[in-house]
Amino acid sequence: MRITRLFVDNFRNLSSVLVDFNKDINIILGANGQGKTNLLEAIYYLGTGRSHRTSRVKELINKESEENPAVVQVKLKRSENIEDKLSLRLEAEERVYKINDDEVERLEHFTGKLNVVLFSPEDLKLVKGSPSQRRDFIDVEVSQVNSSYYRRLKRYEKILRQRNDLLKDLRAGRREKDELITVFTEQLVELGSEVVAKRQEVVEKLKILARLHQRKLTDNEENLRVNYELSFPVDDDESVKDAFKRELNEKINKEIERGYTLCGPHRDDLKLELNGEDVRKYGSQGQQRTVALALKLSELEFMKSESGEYPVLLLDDVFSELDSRRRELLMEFIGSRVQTFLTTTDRVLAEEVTADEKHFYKIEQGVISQGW
Ligand SMILES: Nc1ncnc2c1ncn2[C@@H]1O[C@H](COP(=O)(O)OP(=O)(O)OP(=O)(O)O)[C@@H](O)[C@H]1O
Repeated sequence: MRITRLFVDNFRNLSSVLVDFNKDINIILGANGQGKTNLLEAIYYLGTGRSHRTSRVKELINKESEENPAVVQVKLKRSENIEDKLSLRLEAEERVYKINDDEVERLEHFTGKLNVVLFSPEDLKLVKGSPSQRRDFIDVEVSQVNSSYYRRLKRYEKILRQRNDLLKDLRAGRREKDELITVFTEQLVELGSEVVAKRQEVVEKLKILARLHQRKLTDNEENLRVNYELSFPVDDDESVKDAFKRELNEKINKEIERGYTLCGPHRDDLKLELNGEDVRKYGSQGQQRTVALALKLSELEFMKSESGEYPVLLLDDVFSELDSRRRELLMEFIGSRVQTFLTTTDRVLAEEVTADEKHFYKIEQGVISQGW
């Protein structure tokens, strides 16, 4: 899929921005603080219904014009020349999504229309970062191509919050232990085992792709193994659901003591091994970055295999963080297959980008113009 036109208004420092984009590589050059990330964030928000930088919608609205909504609109071209217009109006208390001028009632009916993969310097820390960063990596990816997964995950998170509140009340003696904890535990097990099953299914596909990419990126030197790591043990003849339930029941007194739920998909992780060794502990910084890149490229491939089309790729200032060999391999992969938005502060690096079709844009104080 390709974005042919973008309109952004009142979104952070971007006002009345209207740009036509190239179908392949779009290079956006600008000094620090001019609005490069804001532009990618606007596209990312339209695709995923969330920002990668904040959970507070208010921050996204131009602070000099807070009484007006932020607006993001794209014209999108899919394979077989199908065109769609997607739009989002963002107010402090309300979000309105439209597809071809028709309002969409639920976000889950909207996500999946514009698939995006964002790669920022933060993602280069995917390997070394916290388990929640790796869980997010899986969740954002799956949610875009599977709206029922997003719904289930949100319900799981809600029950988890309610169960944690109850555990805190029990710890503080504000409540007596009764059947409510059993009700919450059962709901948590039901939803949690569904979340785990989907994540495991995705990781099974992802691990094959990631292994191939890692080999390509390292001239066949490195074998990457990706595994989904549960936060509770599962016996040989046991299902994930039964094991999760057993563990919660066994740990209930400890959970009341601590005041929160000790295991479940909210504590799971991705295990990453290079040539048999834990990359998180033993990998060099360069190896960790290559693994992050391999995972991101796998994400692109995975989304293509699920939706039939490559998503739009947003490269936020990562070019300067990769060495020339990795930059070359990344561009080789992108080719003319993936529409890419690449931001940079570095004119020399931008000029080095190898692509048949590339367009240049300049951004200054939120104003974007074509050419340099
Ligand atoms: N809600 C808002 N309203 C108005 N301006 C905002 C808002 N939020 C952020 N900004 C402005 O946006 C600018 C930062 O933009 P952005 O993060 O896109 O920079 P950038 O071009 O990616 O820079 P860098 O290269 O440093 O990452 C800052 O000048 C900031 O003041």
